[in-house]
Amino acid sequence: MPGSLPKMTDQSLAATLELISDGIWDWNARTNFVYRSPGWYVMLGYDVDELENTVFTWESVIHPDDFDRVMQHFDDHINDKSSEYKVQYRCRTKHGGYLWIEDRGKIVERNADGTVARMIGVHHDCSVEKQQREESEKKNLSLQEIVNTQTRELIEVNRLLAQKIKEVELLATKDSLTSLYNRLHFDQTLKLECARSIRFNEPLSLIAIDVDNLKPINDQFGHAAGDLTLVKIAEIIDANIREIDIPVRWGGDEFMLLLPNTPLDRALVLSEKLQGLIHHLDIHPDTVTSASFGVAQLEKGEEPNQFVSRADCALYRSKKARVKKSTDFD
Ligand SMILES: Nc1nc2c(ncn2[C@@H]2O[C@H](COP(=O)(O)OP(=O)(O)OP(=O)(O)O)[C@@H](O)[C@H]2O)c(=O)[nH]1
Repeated sequence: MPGSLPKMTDQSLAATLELISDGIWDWNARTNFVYRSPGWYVMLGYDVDELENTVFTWESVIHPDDFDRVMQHFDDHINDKSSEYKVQYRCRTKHGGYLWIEDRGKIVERNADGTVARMIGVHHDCSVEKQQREESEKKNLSLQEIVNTQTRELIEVNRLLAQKIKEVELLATKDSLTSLYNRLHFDQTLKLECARSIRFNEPLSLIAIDVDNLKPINDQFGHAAGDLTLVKIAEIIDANIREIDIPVRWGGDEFMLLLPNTPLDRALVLSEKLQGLIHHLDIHPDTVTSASFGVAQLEKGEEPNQFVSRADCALYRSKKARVKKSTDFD
């Protein structure tokens, strides 16, 4: 049998130790003799019992970079700071390489003064487990990197998408010629503003505006001249309203102006003002630019479409009577 077993071990224990592939060590601190099982030597590639049975043998096989850490764990245990000595480190093999082992030990006997009398432990070859753990960590890390990269890309795509949506939404709500809101936006906003007016008991007024004689302008000066008339009128409307007002190109040569928190009399004042400004536009030679206006205030219990049709009817009436007056209201 290799080495000399401490006297308390019997024959069967010695045989068992020979069979175990892990390396068992048994340190007698009184004599400084260290028994090492055959497995201990085989694990590191040494011939059984090849090395001295001293603590120095152990110290000499520990990787220099792991040495302090191992000793810290060992000291903690023998000084009663930890209940168990357990540490992984690299041990030098006979052929010069290093093997990762897990070393676990326990004090089994103390002297009367509390110092260690005997400690036994096990060296377990953990190189395969460690490698597998490291590979899986590496895999997780690279997976994490992939996830991070894709997340970054996704955030950028979302940002561009949100920007595009904003642009499309803007295009969808604006009239391309005049840059006023379009009919789609008007239909959506009208419902909201009607509900708001009822909820907060605020007056809501609507001005319907129709350009007079656009057809003759088109015919005489060309379509671009007609466009210019529409643009100039839109500019006048836009320049003379509040932030909360909603100017709309309703279609063709007709505009709508939705005025939240505005009673009929104030809407009429505004329509007269716009009318005067449009009248003073000097766009085409020998041509007076003008528009007809119809004004209405939302009534109690009125549906949005009824509200619009009242403003439109007022506009129709003023159009018909425009020689006499060009604003009507309902
Ligand atoms: N240049 C131009 N003309 C337009 C546009 N949209 C509609 N029109 C023209 O506006 C005219 C509207 O015709 P009408 O409803 O008879 O209007 P009008 O000639 O202004 O006559 P009244 O409204 O009765 O004064 C048509 O000739 C349309 O072609 C546009 O975007 N640009």
